Amino acid sequence: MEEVRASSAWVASRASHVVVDSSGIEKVMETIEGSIPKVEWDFEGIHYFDGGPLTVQYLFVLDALNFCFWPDKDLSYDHLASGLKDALLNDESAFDADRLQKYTGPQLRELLKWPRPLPLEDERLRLLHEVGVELERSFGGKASNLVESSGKSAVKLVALVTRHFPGFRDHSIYKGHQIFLYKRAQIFAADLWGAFKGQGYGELHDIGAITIFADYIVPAVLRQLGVLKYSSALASTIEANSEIASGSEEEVELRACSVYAVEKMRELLSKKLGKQVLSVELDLWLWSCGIQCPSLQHHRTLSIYY
Ligand SMILES: Nc1nc2c(c(CN[C@H]3C=C[C@H](O)[C@@H]3O)cn2[C@@H]2O[C@H](COP(=O)(O)O)[C@@H](O)[C@H]2O)c(=O)[nH]1
Repeated sequence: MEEVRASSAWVASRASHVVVDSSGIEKVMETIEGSIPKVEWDFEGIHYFDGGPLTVQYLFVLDALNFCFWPDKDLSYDHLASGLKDALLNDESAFDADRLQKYTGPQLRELLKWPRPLPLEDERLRLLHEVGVELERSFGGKASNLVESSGKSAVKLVALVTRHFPGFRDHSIYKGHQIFLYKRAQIFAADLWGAFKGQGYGELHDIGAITIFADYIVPAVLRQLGVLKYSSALASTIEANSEIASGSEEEVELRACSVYAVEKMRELLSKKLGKQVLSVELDLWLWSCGIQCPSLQHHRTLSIYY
């Protein structure tokens, strides 16, 4: 994703609230010998997988809704992944394109077995409807056809997803420039690759082109590792759990500097280890460290993108 890499680097070179600390990166490098800790996709055992097109439909619905869990302190990504899995096990037509277009709030809550309104519930419904309508209009109702149209290329898949589904167009304007982060579109490609172990629907010859997925966990982990440094004003805002506006300079810097820092780590590690390290692998390692550390404080932005 050249536009994600290039625009993130552009932000990192002008950022004032977040700094990528190269000595912090060096220190992390020193701790890694031989290879980065390998984390299996679905290490939590919460995802649906049947090896066929229904899994692709599941992953696309999952990543259409894969954002902003924190406003409900008891809700997490795990609830979404396992709730959608159970829904599919109960009724394998639950994610048919015509059904996706019609879900109401109470129906979505029932599907996820969640007792109260979900954060940004109206937006979640709108995005679910958008997925149903556009899958039906352009892909015969099936996310597997969308994947097949991308010719085993992660880059083409992300381009196709963002072209057809406006809800996946995760970009911002920073100091007058358009910045692309494409978190949910890229994570969909990575989820296919991980779930299908690089085979079948997961065969994506250019998976190395994908960057990390700029969410609210990875920046917090990078800060804890000493890779990111925050201005004292930003640090106080995060410590106070105060909201940071979507599209603000602070928010764009947090996300873009995370992408840039991990790209630097990937380049250095690939050299050090003498083999190509993937950002996808670095992401899963960093993210899994983050969710195992519940005390880690993350930034709070109301966003449909992550
Ligand atoms: N960078 C990055 N961000 C990720 C994921 C995943 C899940 N990926 C699955 C794929 C295979 C694995 O086995 C994983 O289960 C979710 N998130 C983001 O985290 C946040 C949720 O936090 P909390 O509120 O604490 O649950 C939210 O922004 C969500 O969008 C990832 O992999 N990388």
